[in-house]
Amino acid sequence: MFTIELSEDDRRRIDDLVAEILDGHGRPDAPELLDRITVWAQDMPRAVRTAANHFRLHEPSGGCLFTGFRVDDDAIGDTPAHWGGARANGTAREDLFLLLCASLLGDPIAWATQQGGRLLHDVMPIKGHESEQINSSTSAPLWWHTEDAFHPCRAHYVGLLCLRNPDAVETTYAVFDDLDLDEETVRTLMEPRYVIRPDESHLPKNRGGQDGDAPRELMERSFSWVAEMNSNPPLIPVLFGDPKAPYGRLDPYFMDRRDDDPEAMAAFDRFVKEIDDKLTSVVLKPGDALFIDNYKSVHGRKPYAARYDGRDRWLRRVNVTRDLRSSRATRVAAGARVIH
Ligand SMILES: NC(=[NH2+])NCCC[C@H](N)C(=O)O
Ligand SMILES: O=C(O)CCC(=O)C(=O)O
Ligand SMILES: [Fe+2]
Repeated sequence: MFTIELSEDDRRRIDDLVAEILDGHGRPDAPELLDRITVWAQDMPRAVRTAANHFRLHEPSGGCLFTGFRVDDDAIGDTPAHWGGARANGTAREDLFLLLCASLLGDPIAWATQQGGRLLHDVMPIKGHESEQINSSTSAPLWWHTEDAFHPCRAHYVGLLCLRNPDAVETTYAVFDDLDLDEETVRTLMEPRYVIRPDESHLPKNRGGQDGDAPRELMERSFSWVAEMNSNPPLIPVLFGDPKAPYGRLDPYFMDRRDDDPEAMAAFDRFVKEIDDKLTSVVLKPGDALFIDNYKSVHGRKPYAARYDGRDRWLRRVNVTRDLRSSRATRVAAGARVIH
């Protein structure tokens, strides 16, 4: 893991910067603030910017961990019971830190069909979701995946800022660079012979009764597109880019077994087994911001027991793209962040 350790001085400067921005804007999701977040990020300490730039440009690792930020456990309040409730502003400092780090790597984006179209997501236990395959599950492992693997505009990075992790729950990951795959297997995996369906976090049953402020018609279009990807998914490659250091997209839990293409399935099974063998983990502690490279690695989570007492494990999540323009057809304006 590529690690950026904040020094005492970095920490102080970032705290001052965050306070200055919040003084001017009040909320981390204020539109004028988001319009300028890339500019504000230039006021992060130069050593932090230099390290993030190295990670982004040279891709030395499947993830970048910013460590050393201090979470104010009293100020953030209770871990929410659901992402859909009214939000207190208790995590404003933490949210802004996550957005500033994200903006060193690219542009934050959101999904109309996920967590009410919000830019920042909550990752915490939800009663009734215990054994699901969405991030609010607990008792079942969250099977490793590419984030939003089915989506052509999926993020280049997934940022996870830990607010609480009292039981030291492990986030799992594996990096494609570390896998032993023969050339023939890689060649097969680079061919459009695979089916990935939308994961359940985008389905209407997890809509949570909140659609943000998007017009109804647009929301219907967004959910119908997901439904179309579910009923009529295209054949796609799971590896792409340089065969010697390939990028990938896969979420085996939501992929089809194709009986009509045993060769493709055999290559896929070798790939999955390699990932299983190389899967490792990291325990995020409060203040850690982990940016998973969503092209170079997969991630998931080990099971744990929920408490439902306001002290549960809690992360904030953001999707980051290096190419905002590639999703222009599904965003309402050049500077809009929600993908429909
Ligand atoms: N294999 C899986 N469980 N894939 C789905 C991953 C979790 C999903 N992206 C969520 O936000 O909840
Ligand atoms: O809870 C974790 O550590 C990872 C959750 C996850 O995969 C996600 O929210 O995308
Ligand atoms: Fe994930």
